[in-house]
Amino acid sequence: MQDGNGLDHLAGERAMAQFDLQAMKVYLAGGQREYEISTKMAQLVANDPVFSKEDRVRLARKDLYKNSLRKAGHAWKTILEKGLSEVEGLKLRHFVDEPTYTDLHWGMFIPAIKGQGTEEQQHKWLPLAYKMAIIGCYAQTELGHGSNVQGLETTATFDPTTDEFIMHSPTVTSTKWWPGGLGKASTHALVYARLITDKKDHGIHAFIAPIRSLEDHTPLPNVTVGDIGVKFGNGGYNTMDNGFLRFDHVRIPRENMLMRLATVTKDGKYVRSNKPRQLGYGAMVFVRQGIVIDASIYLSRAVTIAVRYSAVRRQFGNKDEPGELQVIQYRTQQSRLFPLLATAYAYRAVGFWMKSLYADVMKRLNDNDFSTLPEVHACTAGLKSITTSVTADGIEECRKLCGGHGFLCASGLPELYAAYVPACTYEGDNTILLLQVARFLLKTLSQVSKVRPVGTAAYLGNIKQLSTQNCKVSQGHDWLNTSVLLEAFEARSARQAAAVALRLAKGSGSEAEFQENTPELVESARAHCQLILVSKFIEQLQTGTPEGIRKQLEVLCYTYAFSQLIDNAGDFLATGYVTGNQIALAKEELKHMFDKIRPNAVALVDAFDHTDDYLGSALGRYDGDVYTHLYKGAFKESLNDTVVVDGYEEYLKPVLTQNLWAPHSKL
Ligand SMILES: CC(C)(COP(=O)(O)OP(=O)(O)OC[C@H]1O[C@@H](n2cnc3c(N)ncnc32)[C@H](O)[C@@H]1OP(=O)(O)O)[C@@H](O)C(=O)NCCC(=O)NCCSC(=O)CCCC(=O)O
Ligand SMILES: Cc1cc2nc3c(=O)[nH]c(=O)nc-3n(C[C@H](O)[C@H](O)[C@H](O)COP(=O)(O)OP(=O)(O)OC[C@H]3O[C@@H](n4cnc5c(N)ncnc54)[C@H](O)[C@@H]3O)c2cc1C
Repeated sequence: MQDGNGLDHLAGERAMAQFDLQAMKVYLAGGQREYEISTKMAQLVANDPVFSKEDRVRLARKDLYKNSLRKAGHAWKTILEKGLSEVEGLKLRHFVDEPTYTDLHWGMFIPAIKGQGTEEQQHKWLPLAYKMAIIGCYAQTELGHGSNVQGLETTATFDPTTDEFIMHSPTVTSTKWWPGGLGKASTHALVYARLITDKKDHGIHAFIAPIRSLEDHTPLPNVTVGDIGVKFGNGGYNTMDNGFLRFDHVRIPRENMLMRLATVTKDGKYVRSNKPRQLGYGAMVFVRQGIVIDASIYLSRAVTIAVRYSAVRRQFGNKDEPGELQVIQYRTQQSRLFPLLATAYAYRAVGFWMKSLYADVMKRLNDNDFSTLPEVHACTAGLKSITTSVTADGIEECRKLCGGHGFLCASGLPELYAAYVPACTYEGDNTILLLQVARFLLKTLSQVSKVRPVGTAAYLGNIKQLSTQNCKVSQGHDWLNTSVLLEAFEARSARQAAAVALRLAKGSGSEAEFQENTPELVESARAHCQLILVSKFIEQLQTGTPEGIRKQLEVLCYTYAFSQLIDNAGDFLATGYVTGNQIALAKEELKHMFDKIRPNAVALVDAFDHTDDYLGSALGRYDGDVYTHLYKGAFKESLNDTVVVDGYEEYLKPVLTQNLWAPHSKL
């Protein structure tokens, strides 16, 4: 899927590759069919001038937003005209590569209706949503509360005399604030509000509220709605109309409450289904599972730019070799860059597994089996947290790895970071989510003698053994064994969880004690999630990876696991499972892995198959022709539209021509 212009400055790098590049591309795409769809959609977008990303970072907000509306509209038209399937449409929107209202419409509004609406409600709303006759957003967060969903203040009060709910925003802090697509585009909002019948508060439920006229898009009576303002960075998330919304006693029909989990009858009776109320949080589980693959994609973009540029960039030299060295030759560059490359591969593998985990829990839920829901919630919440934090930091690290040129928007990295970094906050603040994992671990440990832990928590069933046996590595190559590595991550996680659980068990069980221990709880949750990532990466490799790529994937897997071990050496050492010497041996093994990655590095990022259009980076170009394009790019800068800058006459010339000594001059 490459689109270099012929001259390949990286040809020498590519010639060194020792694996089957095409097989790796197919593996990373998730299969042959997915690969073909991706290739087709990426080219479709790259070849259509309406989707051009040129100038995005220079546009003022109004123009930027209008342009993103134009692209979203054109994407929809293209999907219809070409008769693209749902999967193709999703890919096409992915390559357009701009946060926009359709993300929330397809990604949250529709899944929430599917998860929480009755069949009748799905029949009513989904056809309208599928043909985009209505545009929906997901309006949960308010000015006063985001994490604390139970603290939301918007009310939906049932009026049996008219068979309607009265939607109301009683305080400033009850204003819906942040929902994407709400600000300017949506016609409907999926509103989370406190349900009140006969003066009784039944807690948070979901309602579909029409907010804009389907005739002329004006806000409906007593609805106040708009955009919340400019966000971090140029371009980035500013293509999205994150919005505010207030209701002043707005009436909606009773049928607009999503009633799969609870019903309000015509005479105002509240009836709960026997399904767990946590199913109301289902849309968040759905989105969080998808975030792991997204993290891999974003990280792989940054890593592609940094690896290609590091192979082109030369600084200094040594007496043993002629000329200057490619910066990718430096060990420090490798030790910052290659673990991120391995991480992008790890998240891809784990992302594939997350899809199967989600499919499994959905099947169970349909059969009224809710037993794995807590584990799936902990897993999706925890992996969302870890992968987004690491990816955001990883993009920034890649920017620094590109030196000064990384700071230019032409590198593509500042905008990538600005677009990605809110992922650490949306869909659940990353610390809040780790605390959810910690609560799950505590609960699992407290029941371990009675209930056998399942899935990703199964290792806690072995807590006794994991707490007593220590690591047996005595030479470097002992680490080159996936069982040895897995046991190390299991023992570290089990011991960290057990230590904090024991401390809490000795106390009074008060919330204050829990709060006091939250830093350790977060650390133990992180340890558990790192174990899941390492173990699922290993597991994915062991199930049918093609011969031509297995060796490279193993190298990446060891690189990932060793770098996690070393980055968290303090935790591993504190548990007493490993010694300082064993960590030192792992460090040496990691360097051997870097040597194995080095000749393959450019091909390993080529395998992500990002087009130049999608990367949008002069530094990460496929052909490596960095300097020509940085230089050409400067001439697109609006300050260079004229050779003499606008403002010269008013502001520069007077300074230059006053010809007077400044009063404070000592000369
Ligand atoms: C903090 C929590 C997790 C829970 O708070 P709490 O007061 O303890 O909650 P509770 O009602 O008493 O429930 C606790 C119970 O519910 C479970 N639970 C919590 N979340 C889930 C879930 N997703 N699936 C399944 N189960 C879930 C917990 O494990 C607890 O279970 P337990 O009582 O221990 O059996 C929750 O309220 C939450 O998820 N907060 C984060 C809010 C959030 O993620 N908002 C997202 C808004 S949409 C968005 O950002 C979209 C951006 C997309 C874009 O722009 O691309
Ligand atoms: C770009 C973007 C898009 C968004 N899109 C949507 C959307 O489409 N729909 C929607 O409904 N919402 C949306 N949101 C809102 C988002 O989901 C919330 O901002 C998020 O859930 C975090 O909640 P908060 O803002 O209340 O953070 P807070 O909970 O106020 O967090 C502030 C700080 O307090 C800490 N903290 C809070 N509680 C605790 C605790 N109990 N223990 C320890 N520390 C704590 C947090 O870790 C954090 O450091 C979006 C947000 C962003 C940035």
